Amino acid sequence: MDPVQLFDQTHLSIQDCGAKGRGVVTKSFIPSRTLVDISPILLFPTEEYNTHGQFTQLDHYTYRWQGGMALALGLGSMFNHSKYPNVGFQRDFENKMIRYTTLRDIQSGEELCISYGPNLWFPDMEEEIDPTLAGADKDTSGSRRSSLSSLLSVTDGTAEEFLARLQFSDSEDDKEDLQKL
Ligand SMILES: C[S@@+](CC[C@H](N)C(=O)[O-])C[C@H]1O[C@@H](n2cnc3c(N)ncnc32)[C@H](O)[C@@H]1O
Repeated sequence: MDPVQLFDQTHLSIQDCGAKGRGVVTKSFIPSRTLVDISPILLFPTEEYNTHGQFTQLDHYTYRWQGGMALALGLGSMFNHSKYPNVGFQRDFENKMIRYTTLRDIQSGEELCISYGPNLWFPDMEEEIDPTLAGADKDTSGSRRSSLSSLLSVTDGTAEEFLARLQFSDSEDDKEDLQKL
């Protein structure tokens, strides 16, 4: 494995995000396409996950992975879910890590959220906490909306590919694997 350089994250903090529990919040502006975290993962082989892991707290934190389920060691376990994620993730199976990159500009004080995909295992509290998001998927002008279709209208071809890859993570081929974190 190649050595991986870590970086300064002093602008990020873990905070109480109300009904969502703890979450990751930035103290300063972060431009779109910034790498914000590289989380190494701990792999639980499928059998161990099936017999033990899925019955524990770990089940709230694991990502699907080749050969089992992975626990992200680092901020990767602290990102809450949003239907309008401002952070995308890519799994690096070879190096056993997940990279998290901003999908749009993020303002100081905003929470950094990823999308867990369509099948949540908890009631989504996002719109209760921030009612301005209610109906945002119908509002194409909303500045907080970061769904791919709105981003595509303002980005060039290269950026489109980049954002498409990061929207839910990984590649189109992997969509089956994205039902849960
Ligand atoms: C990977 S953890 C995220 C960190 C977690 N908030 C904590 O305090 O440990 C996933 C859990 O966070 C909570 N969560 C994440 N996004 C949420 C959302 N949009 N609405 C409600 N709960 C959420 C759920 O309990 C979920 O099982």
